[in-house]
Amino acid sequence: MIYTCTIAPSIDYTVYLSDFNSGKLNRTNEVYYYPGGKGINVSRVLKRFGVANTALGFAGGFTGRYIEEYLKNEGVETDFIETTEVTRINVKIKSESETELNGPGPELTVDQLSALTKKVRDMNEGDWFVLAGSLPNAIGQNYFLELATICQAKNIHFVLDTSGPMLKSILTAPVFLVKPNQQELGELFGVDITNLTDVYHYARKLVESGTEHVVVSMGGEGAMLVTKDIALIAKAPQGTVVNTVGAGDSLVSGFIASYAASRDASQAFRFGIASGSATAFRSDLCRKEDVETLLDQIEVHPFEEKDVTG
Ligand SMILES: Nc1ncnc2c1ncn2[C@@H]1O[C@H](COP(=O)(O)OP(=O)(O)OP(=O)(O)O)[C@@H](O)[C@H]1O
Ligand SMILES: O=P(O)(O)OC[C@@]1(O)O[C@H](CO)[C@@H](O)[C@@H]1O
Repeated sequence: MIYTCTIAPSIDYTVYLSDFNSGKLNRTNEVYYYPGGKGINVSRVLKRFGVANTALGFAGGFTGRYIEEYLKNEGVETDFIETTEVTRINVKIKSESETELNGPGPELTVDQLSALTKKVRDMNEGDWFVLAGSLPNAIGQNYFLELATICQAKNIHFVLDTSGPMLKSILTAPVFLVKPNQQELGELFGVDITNLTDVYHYARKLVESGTEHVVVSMGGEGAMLVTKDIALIAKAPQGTVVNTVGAGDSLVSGFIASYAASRDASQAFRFGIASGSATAFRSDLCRKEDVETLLDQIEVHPFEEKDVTG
């Protein structure tokens, strides 16, 4: 079974307007209320690929209920731990550029955190645990390290898609897949990454410290996959970008869905990129048919440093 976990879900209140003026009254006529948060996006896309999964995390209040109901209607199983706090609403403004206002995550009690630990302990060998989205610093890195350690002991595929100091600390544990974007990879090492040689160099460092698969996403430029045996690069397909929110999460879903079926990292990488781009080219998250249409356009090549250093 695949479990996703979103510590801080959201309703993504997504609005489109042709001209956004900060500091002025802006009226919108195209609005959407998507259930959001990175793990939840991974769950929704997996379901669209026909892959059963359960969304874990913390949710509460009217927004929490909305998210749960929406997911159930889409056929995504949920097993959220209830919070007394109302789950956040994140505002996504789509105009000439994309502006996002993300609220803070919930404050969680020791009992609530223990309830999540128990769910991870109850997972079976070979299961997947996808921890995605922001991880409040207040929880403390030891908690997430403990979850990672349980996954290691039980041979659960641990997938991590987060950013900030917490990413750094959890990466001291063995991780099956980590998907930083180029900027997050730079932040992890306190450097500014501006070229492919550096992307490769720092992804390689993560592999050397124990991560099995490192996928560095680079928005419209595509992505790079580095493992101990291979380094691959692929450009993103061409298309009209509508909404990139959830593109990275869709890449993660595509990689997992394909890898779980084929055990082939190269194939999974290609399917992941097609999934990320298919989401970027539509308002909500991608559908399987969108991804299949883009697959032919994606060429995966071995990455060699000499390709960019001359
Ligand atoms: N402008 C774009 N054109 C085509 N494909 C895109 C574009 N932006 C993103 N993608 C696709 O989605 C993948 C992930 O994108 P990105 O690097 O923006 O992830 P991210 O920063 O984690 O996104 P998010 O946090 O919004 O989910 C890319 O590797 C690419 O395949
Ligand atoms: O505040 P976080 O947890 O870092 O990110 C949350 C979020 O921006 O990420 C998803 C897209 O990846 C959205 O659905 C959601 O609003």
